[in-house]
Amino acid sequence: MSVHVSQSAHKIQLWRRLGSVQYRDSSLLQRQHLSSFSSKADRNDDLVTLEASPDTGVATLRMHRSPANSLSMEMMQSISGAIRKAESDRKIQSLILTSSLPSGIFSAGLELTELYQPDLARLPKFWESFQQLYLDLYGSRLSTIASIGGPAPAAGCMLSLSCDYRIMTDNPKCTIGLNESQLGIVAPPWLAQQYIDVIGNRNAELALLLGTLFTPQQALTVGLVDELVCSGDSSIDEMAQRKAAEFIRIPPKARVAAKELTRGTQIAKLSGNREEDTEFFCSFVTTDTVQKTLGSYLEMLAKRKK
Ligand SMILES: CCCC/C=C\CC(=O)SCCNC(=O)CCNC(=O)[C@H](O)C(C)(C)COP(=O)(O)OP(=O)(O)OC[C@H]1O[C@@H](n2cnc3c(N)ncnc32)[C@H](O)[C@@H]1OP(=O)(O)O
Repeated sequence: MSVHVSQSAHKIQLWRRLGSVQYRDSSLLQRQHLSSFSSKADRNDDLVTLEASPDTGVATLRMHRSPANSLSMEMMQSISGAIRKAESDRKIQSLILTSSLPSGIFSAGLELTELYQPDLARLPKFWESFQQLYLDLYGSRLSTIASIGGPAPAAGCMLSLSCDYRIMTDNPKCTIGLNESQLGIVAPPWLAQQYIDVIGNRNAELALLLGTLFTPQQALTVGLVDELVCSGDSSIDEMAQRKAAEFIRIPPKARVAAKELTRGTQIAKLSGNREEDTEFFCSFVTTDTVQKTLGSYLEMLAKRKK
């Protein structure tokens, strides 16, 4: 136990050091303003749809926060709420997580306007919603399948890593991975650990350093996704349904206990460390250095579009 605590403290120290160049220099926040990226706080609840089928035992959670399913605080709370709703129905044993955006984007990760020039009163709540989403999805009693029909960078990748099985469309334009370092930020220890658990230490080490976004074929090779769907094959939804049915054939208690074996320690670790994790995130993301890099990244995204 003491080993865990000291390892986690060390990780947080590294994380903190990255952001400690100029702690909370608000002058930058005033200096830089990207008018095209105004705050995107959501006002309604129509961000996800949950469709439960008691006959099959499968529920489908569709994300549709236009334009890119980026994760605002409300979006994360909506996804968490839908997971809990599906779990409360004892007839439901499996959940398919997918996007219903016309672009096919699975999720563009955290909503960047929540991180850039953030509302300081909202920031801790935003991060707690992210932690909660991880705990709800990664620790769900349901078998969970990510049906990834489009790009899934950063926290979009976290959504899929938190599922039990990942199916992705084999389109080289659709990439997946933890690209945080390219934005001048770093994944929190619990997210990095998911990556390590799924693709192995060396693959994760390189990919985290470089902020690699894997093509579907590369993702399959490193084990980041379990299966690819080629155009012309049966649809990704059908494959997800088939996989869900396979999980459902396993007695639920055994399935849940098996999941606990591989995920229990990490879930307990974050559950016991949420305040500290939030504190570090807030101090890290508001540093001058991080804000500057995020500003440049947003500019690059806007230019790329033009
Ligand atoms: C500090 C520790 C935190 C660590 C944990 C997680 C970090 C994160 O998750 S940070 C988010 C990282 N995300 C990205 O780097 C993705 C950025 N986006 C893209 O690369 C592309 O948009 C994407 C490949 C997802 C889709 O490409 P396209 O299909 O070409 O679409 P567009 O680029 O035109 O985007 C459409 C639309 O969406 C807006 N957008 C995209 N991503 C985000 C985002 N993460 N937050 C907010 N908004 C985003 C983009 O600006 C476009 O908007 P409009 O101009 O209004 O159409």
